[in-house]
Amino acid sequence: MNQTSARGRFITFEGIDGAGKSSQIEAVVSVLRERGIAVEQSREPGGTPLGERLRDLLLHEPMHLETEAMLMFAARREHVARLIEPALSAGRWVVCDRFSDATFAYQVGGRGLDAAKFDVLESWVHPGLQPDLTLLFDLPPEVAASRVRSTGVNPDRFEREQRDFFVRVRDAYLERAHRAPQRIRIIDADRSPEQIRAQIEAIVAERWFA
Ligand SMILES: Nc1ncnc2c1ncn2[C@@H]1O[C@H](COP(=O)(O)OP(=O)(O)O)[C@@H](O)[C@H]1O
Ligand SMILES: Cc1cn([C@H]2C[C@H](O)[C@@H](COP(=O)(O)OP(=O)(O)O)O2)c(=O)[nH]c1=O
Repeated sequence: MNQTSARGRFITFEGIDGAGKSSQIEAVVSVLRERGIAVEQSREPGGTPLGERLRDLLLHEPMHLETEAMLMFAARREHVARLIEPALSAGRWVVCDRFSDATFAYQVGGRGLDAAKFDVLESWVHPGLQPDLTLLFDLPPEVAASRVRSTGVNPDRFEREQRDFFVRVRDAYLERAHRAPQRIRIIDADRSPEQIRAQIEAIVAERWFA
């Protein structure tokens, strides 16, 4: 890409654990690539070598809740500097499994930490950067939990949380979506993968390829 390329678009996927984001991300990335768009697929926490090491700690190591919150933003700082900003500036699109909305949902909604502290961290770590589009996979926590159980994979620190925790996370996501309806689109994730995929493809097409 040369320096006159248009800036890339930043798309994020959000939702409680087991909402079904992972397979749909692959589908969106394929659709964009079929249109000839250069796409970086990434995830948080993670997305860089250091970020992936922090992810391992975050998912498995017991820690103070504020340590957890700050490590999420430390991994994000690295991710923004090394992957997200360089890609967007070069005209590549970034499709990412979670970003700062997850911190507001999990650390503020779920853990009960003070939102004001995260407004400060957000404006420190990624001033002026927000996703162009966020797809929020919404579904009842019990449906998501049964999906997580059915994978048979050992649950991590977050997946071991109880229903009440995920009720709070879900409510925090929905409240954030209602405050930013243009950016955050709510997807009813308690449907078949085919129905969800069709809706997401329609949203992306309507926004950028109409
Ligand atoms: N729409 C769906 N209906 C039923 N099961 C689903 C659906 N989407 C995903 N799953 C299954 O639920 C589990 C969790 O899905 P996954 O995509 O890993 O969720 P997430 O990445 O949001 O945690 C997987 O076993 C997946 O096959
Ligand atoms: C990015 C982020 C993730 N998380 C949590 C949510 C997830 O439980 C976990 C890992 O994310 P993820 O890999 O998306 O989990 P899953 O595929 O099971 O949905 O990290 C936070 O608590 N805060 C954050 O800021």
